[in-house]
Amino acid sequence: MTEAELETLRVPPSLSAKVEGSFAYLTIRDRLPTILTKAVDSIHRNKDKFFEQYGEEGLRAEKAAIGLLSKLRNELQTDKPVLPLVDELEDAEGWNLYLQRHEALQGEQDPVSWFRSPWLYVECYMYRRIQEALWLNPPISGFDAFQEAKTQSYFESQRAVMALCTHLEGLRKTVAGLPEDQLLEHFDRLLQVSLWGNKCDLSISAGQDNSQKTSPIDSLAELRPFILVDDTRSVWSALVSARDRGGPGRVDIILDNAGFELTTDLVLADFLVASGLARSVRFHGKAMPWFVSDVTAQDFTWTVRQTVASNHRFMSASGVQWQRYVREGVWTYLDHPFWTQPHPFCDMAADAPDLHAGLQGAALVLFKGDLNYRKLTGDREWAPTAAFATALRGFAPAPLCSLRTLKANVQVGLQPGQAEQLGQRQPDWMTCGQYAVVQFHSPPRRGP
Ligand SMILES: O=P(O)(O)OC[C@@]1(O)O[C@H](CO)[C@@H](O)[C@@H]1O
Ligand SMILES: [Mn+2]
Repeated sequence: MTEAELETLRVPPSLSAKVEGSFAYLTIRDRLPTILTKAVDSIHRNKDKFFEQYGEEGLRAEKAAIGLLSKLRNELQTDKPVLPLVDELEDAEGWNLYLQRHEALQGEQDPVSWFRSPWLYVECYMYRRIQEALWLNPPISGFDAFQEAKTQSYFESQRAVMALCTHLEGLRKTVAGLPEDQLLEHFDRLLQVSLWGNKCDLSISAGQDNSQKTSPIDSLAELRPFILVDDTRSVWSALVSARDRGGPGRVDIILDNAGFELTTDLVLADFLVASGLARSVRFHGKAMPWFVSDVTAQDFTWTVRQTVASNHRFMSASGVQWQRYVREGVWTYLDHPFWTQPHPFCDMAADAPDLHAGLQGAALVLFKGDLNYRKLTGDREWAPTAAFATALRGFAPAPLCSLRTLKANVQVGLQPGQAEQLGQRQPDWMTCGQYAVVQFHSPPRRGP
């Protein structure tokens, strides 16, 4: 039996649109074409700007990029074979090798295509093809077709951002002298705020407004019953044991969405440093526009600057502190290409050894959001009671925690009967975005 055949015996199949009516099927059939159409609309809306900036060349580029995205949408809707990338971005070769890997796995008779190959792969591939369409058409190569949606989502969430920054500024004054039990309470609260910030995601809403309208602190009590796995105490212990062993450790936050969710992550990171639970924070964003609302370097910088420039005194004070953290190197922003590739995270040690080695230096790695959870678990049809450690398939560079609202039908680590009970209460519990997990895993101890 070949390794590939053995492999399929060991792990459940990948989620895919092969299953008509499945969430993957409905996403690829309905949501992805809508997202592509909105990307085309965004490019078209900027046609005059391109003309002002680049003259006729800008018009040509706009027309050509839209042509490529329309072709992509047709390929997707008619289940055409996945095509090799033709741009010269540095990761193109890796993507094309991944395509060959899947072609070998599926065999001649079953071409790699949108509705017959792993959902995780083809959905990531779509966003990489959007990047190709723009890259092939300088001078608009750097245009982010999702920028307007992300900034609108930020502006729609201003009341919640003000409430959060007001809470943080009040906390900043007292956090140094807090007893441990009160520190834990504040940690628990801000971890949940970051968790629920993940509801604000423009991919699940296919670009519809999904911003945070109410104060995030006030709604925590009513949301707590919707947390299906709550390993907050284990997350706390990982930080406190590092601090008490040899001083506060470094926390890596693998970011998800811009807008309100990013602000909740910045507030959490500020609290971790100000409270002495972390000595530094590394933020990992995306190297290209991704899943509509994911954070790019431009989004990160823009969000900090917007916070500084606010005429709300506590927002501005928070933004100034965040700029200071970045200037002093306490906070660092990174965007390794691996995060915008299709790999499940169990491939990281082999496919991105530099990134994997870097994460090993963290006291804690926080993975935000649903796509990261799908990559942590390989986006496979695991039984809901499968252990999180099993689904990780050896991925454990450091103590890690997923902070995720459920928006795809993959979930592990539940108690026996819990999934059945949820299904009776709410058949779409895995994809409606109302439930969440704080799911922790620590690498097995190395050596004696
Ligand atoms: O990672 P996020 O922002 O929490 O969610 C990403 C997402 O909205 O996009 C995909 C569906 O299109 C799913 O992975 C998930 O529903
Ligand atoms: Mn996202």
